[in-house]
Formats: sequence, structure tokens, C-alpha cells
Amino acid sequence: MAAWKRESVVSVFATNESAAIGVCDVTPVHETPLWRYVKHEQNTLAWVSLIVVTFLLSRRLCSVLRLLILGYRLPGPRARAFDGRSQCLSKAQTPQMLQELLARLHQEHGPLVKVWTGPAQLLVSVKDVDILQHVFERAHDRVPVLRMALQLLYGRRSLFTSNYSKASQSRMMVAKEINGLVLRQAHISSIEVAEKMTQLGGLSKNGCHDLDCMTFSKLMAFAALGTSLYGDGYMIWPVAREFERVMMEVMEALPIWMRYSVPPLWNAKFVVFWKQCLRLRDLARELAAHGNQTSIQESEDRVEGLNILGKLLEEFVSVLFSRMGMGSSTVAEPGAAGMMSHGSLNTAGVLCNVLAQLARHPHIQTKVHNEISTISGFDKSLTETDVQKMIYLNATVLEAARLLPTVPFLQRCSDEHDIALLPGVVIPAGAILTAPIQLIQRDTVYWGDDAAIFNPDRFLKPRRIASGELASEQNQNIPHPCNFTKEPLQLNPAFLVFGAGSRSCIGSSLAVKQISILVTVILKRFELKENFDSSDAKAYENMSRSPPRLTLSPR
Ligand code: HEM
Repeated sequence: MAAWKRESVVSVFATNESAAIGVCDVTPVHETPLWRYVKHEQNTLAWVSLIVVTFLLSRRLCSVLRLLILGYRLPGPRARAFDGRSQCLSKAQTPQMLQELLARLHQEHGPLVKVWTGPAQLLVSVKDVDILQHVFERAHDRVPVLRMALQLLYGRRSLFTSNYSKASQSRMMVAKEINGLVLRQAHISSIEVAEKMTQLGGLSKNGCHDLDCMTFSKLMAFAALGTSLYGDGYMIWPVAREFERVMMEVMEALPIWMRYSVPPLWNAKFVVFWKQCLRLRDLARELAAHGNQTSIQESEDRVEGLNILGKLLEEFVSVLFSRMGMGSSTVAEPGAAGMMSHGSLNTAGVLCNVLAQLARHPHIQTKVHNEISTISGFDKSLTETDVQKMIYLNATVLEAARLLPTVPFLQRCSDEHDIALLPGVVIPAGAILTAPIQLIQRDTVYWGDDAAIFNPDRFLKPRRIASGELASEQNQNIPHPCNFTKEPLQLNPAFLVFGAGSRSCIGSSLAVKQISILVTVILKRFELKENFDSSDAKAYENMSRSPPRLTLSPR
């Protein structure tokens, strides 16, 4: 047995002959044909492993060298990460700080700028819409770092985590479903949710109501998206609150752990985060099973379901008033858990900004309210075509999304190939390409001198159209959110709030439709007034303060 062990160790580092020499002074072993065969197999295995490891290491080394050489030629600060002088990126703790850093670098180095985020990790930020068009056409993969963090959450098969070759087919299928059946279902479910929420908890009876705008929007968005995706059944799910709480906690912690390219399993806080991800995955599975069992299809069951929905919403509204928590939750199968959290949080963010902007700009609120009253009177129930006719309302939703984008950066990479972006500008495979959305959405080059001002009219007027369309061939079955209305709104290629190209958001029309319906129902009953002082308001406009409190006064 001892001889066996020593022989194995020696033979890993030696040729057949030298292994024989290496073991000649070892206690002799009975040389049976079987033993000789095993010895031969061991040597072969060791050599094959050595060759494979060497090959993989040299391939990695070549790609790192390539990254360094090609990255060196791109505009931007030198790779100071090596000498430890520049910790600029590690200092950018929040998306806002990273945005500020990139704004400064773009000012110094132009529309394309590199930042070394580690000795062999390159981030390339692109602020020019025409160059971005090339990025969207050529880079289709999700960023590996992001993938690692999101895989923990949603599993390998999720659209959010996959590289394009793995994602394209399921993306097409999911997009068809979301923009077909779910979009149609969203009309009824959003109206029901909004009406229940505005009727319940004494909202309409007892005079004015002071609300935390974000909490209110989250309640609405979770309920509307949940019922649109999975039917009313999701409302009676017993662990809804836990799902939502864990989802919020995970989403808050995600940006911290996304920075690690290797999961920091030695960090106790990461282990807690990991456990939360696993819990969220379990809850999502449970949710899917529960949704399937309890989805209320039949009309009688549906009435029953709506009563339950009403009771639960009542409970949610009381939670809202006591300002204790965030509210409801959702149904999702593991693959759809990502969509549920991404969709509801972003829908809530945009809804909150629409309500806040309407409160801050009473003359725009009056215009929107007049449009709603003209198209869908007070007593008439809101039809699908009514919402499509509300051009100004839809322009208002897009404008709020533009001015205060909820996704601060778009990220892409090309896993396999270098990307020739412009003559002489080659982005090496593996580099992270990013579009700083907040900077682009307020850039006067694309939006005019009033870029920083809330003005829904800009989506109604003819604007500069860059050459070509951002929508690619793969995107033909995904309607652009600007074309949601009967009379399409002005498509500005710099409108990147929902991304663009082969990995653009597949739920943009659903989100815009839901937000428009929720706002319609709220404005029919209430007038919105802002409830914070001017310094807070300024900080909110600059995205450095959380959204405001609102006062809802019955009309
Ligand atoms: C106002 C609400 C929303 C905003 C602002 C938003 C924004 C975005 C953005 C910026 C991306 C990345 C696009 C890119 O990289 O080019 C994205 C991707 C995605 N969104 Fe949304 N989204 C919203 C709502 C939704 C909803 C309601 C759903 C579905 C129910 C959804 C499903 C997805 C999916 C599946 C992807 C990944 C697509 C892929 O990687 O191929 N989103 N979204």
C-alpha cells in the first residue's frame, strides 16, 4: 500500500522511464500484469491532466496579455491598479459615485473611456449613442461577474445570467408570452389592483393621505405584475411577505457581492447573503407550485379570488399606513424569479417617479388628468384602446423613466471574440462594456438644452434621429415602448432606459402599460401633491435622495 502511494506521487512528475527509475529504490511490489496496467494508466492520466492544465493556463495567460495590450491602446487613465495608486473604482461604492467617476473620465477622454477595475479586468464605458449601436449589434453576452452573482439567485438557466447563445431561444419564447397573453391579461389585472388599492383602507373616504411614494408604488407594482403573470391565485400565497422581504434584502446586497469574480466564501456576510439567495430560490419554487395550484381560472372562482385579493390588499394598505414594510409579493417559477424581482422593482421605481413628477408639476398633472377625463370619463370603465389613445400620459411615463432611470448602467460583453467598434478601436474579448444610462439620458446633445427638465412634450415632437434603428433583427417580436400607443410616440435612439439590441428588456411594453393604467386609476380619484421641501426636491431630481412623500387628496 505504501509502495503504491509513493509510486503514484513520483510518477505524476516523471516520464515513464524516470518514473521507473524513481521507484526503483522503493520497496519492491509484486509485478502482476494488473499492477503494470494500473501503473501505465496512472502515468497516462497524470500526463493528460498536466497537458490540459498547461493548455488552459496558457490560454488564459494569452487572453490576459491580449486584454492588457488592446486595453492599453484605448483612451482613458493608465492601468494604475498595478501600482496601487488608483483605487478610483473601489472608492466608487454606489452606482451614483461610479456615474460621477465616469462623467469625469468622459469629459477628460471623450465618448469612449477605459477603466481598469483590476490587474486583468477592463471596463469600457461608452457614452456615444452611435458607437453604442455597434456595441449592441456585436456584444450579446451578459457580464461574467454579474452572471456569477445572478446565478446564485436565479439559477443557470435564467435569461439574466446566460450568454447569448444559451439565452436566445428562451428569450424569444418568453418575449412572445410576455408581449402576447401576459400583456392582454395585464389590462384587467392592473385595473383591478389599482381600483382595489385606491378604494381600500379608507383611502378615498377620509380626506388627504400622506404616503411614502416608493412604498405605495411597490405595493401597486408587485400586485399588478404578480397577477398579470400568474393570475389572482398568487395573492393568496401564505409566505408572500417573506418572499418580498428576502427579495428586497438580496437586491440591496447584490451590488456589493457582484464585484467579486470569485464568490468570497470566507466572508461570513457573504455566506448569509448566499443563504438568502437559496431561500429566495426555494420561495420562488414554492410560489410557482402555489400559483399553479391556486390560479383562479373559472369565472366563479375568479369572483372568490377577487374577494381574497381585496382582503389581502386591505391588509397591504394597512401596512402601508403603518409604514412598516413593503407589502405584497409575487409568484414565480425559478426561471421567472428574476423577471418578477427585476420587473416589479423597476416598474415600482418608474411608477414612483411618474407620481412624484406629476405632484411636482401640477400643470402637467392637469394635462394628463384632462386627457384621461376626455378619453375615459369618470363612470366609463377603462378599455384597452382607451389606454392606447392616451398619448400624453404615455409620453409622461417615458419622460419620467428618461429623467430618473431606474437601471443606471447597461452592461454587455463578448465572451469569445474581440469587437472592432471603430477604425483602430478594438475591444478585447472579456472586457466589460457599459453604457452610463443616467449620463446619456440627460445629455444635451441628444435631448436638447432642456435635457434636465421634466417635459413629456419631447416625446411628441420630432427630435434628432440617429442613423439607423437600435432594434435588431432578433428584437422584431418585442414592441418598442415608444410604439405602445395608437399614434406612436417620437422614437429617440438615445432613449436607452429599457436597453437596446439583442438583450433589450422584453417587458418594456408591459411595464409602460401597467404604469399607465395604475396612474390613470389613481388620477381619476386623487389629486397628487408633493410633500417635501425644496432642498429635498433638488436632491431628489439629482438622484441623490430617496423619492418623496406624496399627499393624495380625493377629487
Ligand atoms: C419600468 C420597468 C422596467 C425597466 C426600466 C426595465 C429595464 C431593463 C433593462 C435596462 C434591461 C437590460 C437591457 C439591456 O441590457 O439592453 C432589462 C432586461 C430585461 N428585462 Fe426589464 N425592465 C423593466 C420591466 C420589466 C418587466 C415588467 C419584465 C418582465 C416581466 C422585464 C424583463 C426583462 C428581462 C427578461 C430582461 C433580460 C433580457 C435579456 O437579457 O435578454 N423587465 N430590463
